[in-house]
Amino acid sequence: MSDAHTPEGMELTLRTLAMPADTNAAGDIFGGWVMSQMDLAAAIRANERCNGRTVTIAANEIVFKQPVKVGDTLCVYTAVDQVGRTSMVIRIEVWARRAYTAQRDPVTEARFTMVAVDENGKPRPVDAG
Ligand SMILES: CCCCCCCCCCCCCCCC(=O)SCCNC(=O)CCNC(=O)[C@H](O)C(C)(C)COP(=O)(O)OP(=O)(O)OC[C@H]1O[C@@H](n2cnc3c(N)ncnc32)[C@H](O)[C@@H]1OP(=O)(O)O
Repeated sequence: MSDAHTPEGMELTLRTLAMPADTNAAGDIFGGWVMSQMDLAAAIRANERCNGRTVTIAANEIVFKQPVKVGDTLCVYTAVDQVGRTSMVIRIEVWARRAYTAQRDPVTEARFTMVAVDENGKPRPVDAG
């Protein structure tokens, strides 16, 4: 996936719509919902990098810069920033395309560390196959 707005060096990994069921008591979208979309995107990107299953070991440097509103399209961009023996650091930028407009705002960013695991859930080398 890609689009004309893709941040330099990143890939559009996930797009989805923010729905009323995802709101908090104030009417904005839950940060936890945004984080779960980031986790899915990180897993997709990391799974593709190692051709296998990965799990999230850490979610670091998460910054919620602006609220997400009902009707916004959430665009989750990823880059594989570092590859270790069994782990990968996935840099994530989330942008909101505001409902019914062409306005796009950066809403959240983070770095997730994903670990490649074998069928027993134990770490395995990223480049094992
Ligand atoms: C039919 C079915 C179809 C299925 C189709 C599936 C489709 C796909 C869908 C995806 C769906 C979404 C999925 C989301 C992903 C989850 O949400 S996964 C759920 C949440 N995560 C977990 O439950 C993980 C729980 N933790 C663990 O199981 C273990 O800690 C782990 C991750 C296996 C690591 O085990 P360990 O023995 O502690 O590993 P260790 O050797 O010490 O360290 C491993 C690596 O982690 C690094 N590390 C250790 N601690 C840290 C730390 N605090 N910070 C950063 N790095 C660290 C180490 O440096 C090392 O890296 P390398 O130097 O090898 O590169």
